[in-house]
Amino acid sequence: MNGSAVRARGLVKQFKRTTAVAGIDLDVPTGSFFGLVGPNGAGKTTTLSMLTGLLRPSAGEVSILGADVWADPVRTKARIGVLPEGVRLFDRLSGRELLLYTGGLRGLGADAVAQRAEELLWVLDLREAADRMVLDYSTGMRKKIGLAAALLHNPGVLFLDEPFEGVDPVSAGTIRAVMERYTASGSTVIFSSHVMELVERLCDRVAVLDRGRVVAAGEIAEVTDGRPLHEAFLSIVGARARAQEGGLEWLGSSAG
Ligand SMILES: Nc1ncnc2c1ncn2[C@@H]1O[C@H](COP(=O)(O)OP(=O)(O)OP(=O)(O)O)[C@@H](O)[C@H]1O
Repeated sequence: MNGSAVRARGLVKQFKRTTAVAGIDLDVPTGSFFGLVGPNGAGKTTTLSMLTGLLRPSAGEVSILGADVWADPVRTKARIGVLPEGVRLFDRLSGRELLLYTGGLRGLGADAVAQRAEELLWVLDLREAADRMVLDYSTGMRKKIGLAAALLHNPGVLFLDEPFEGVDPVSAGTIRAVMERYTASGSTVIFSSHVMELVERLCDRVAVLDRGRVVAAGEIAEVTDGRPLHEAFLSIVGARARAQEGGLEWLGSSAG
């Protein structure tokens, strides 16, 4: 399938005095692995929340697989999977119960849900923890069970906000492998991350956000222009090395 999996035009989000997103256009081709990067406060979470129908834009339009997110929320939400930042889950359920419950909410038949849940628990290395309450899960385990819940209905587009934050290298490898397998079948992934090395390794396209705007976007090679992504990122957003600009003379002066 050709065309845009996600298309945004003129997206703006104003929170009282803060302009979190200041007019963003995005085109995410179907089947791409798309990274959203930017410094803290650049507007990544706000953008992802507006793209996925969780937060109403102050202005602008978003369509996913051809359907307008805000005009047709039920249709679009059925076609996307979302792993939000800080994953709020029904954490008094066990991991397995959470997946079965999520599958029911998604309208899947009990047999299909049970089979998919077991496969996801296995692939994400959560089988041993499957009967423990999600409340007792570590950060990495919460990300993984959140990812399983987001994939259960086999969405066309998967949105992940900081999937690798607080995740150890083994779990990060597992999450990465599942994402790669998912895109290999022609589905689309959009994720935000501060881990440039992973964005560079996984993504074919990237958008760099700064202060609520897209300051660079395109194929990784275009944006990096032969440099490692972290170098390109620093030169695009400007290394704001305040720590080297004086001040903090007192820091470390108590030694000896
Ligand atoms: N609910 C809110 N009310 C007021 N301001 C908000 C709200 N949510 C976000 N902001 C502000 O909008 C701006 C963008 O925040 P956002 O969380 O989208 O950035 P981010 O790129 O995801 O940052 P980080 O990398 O630190 O997670 C910040 O200035 C933030 O303080």
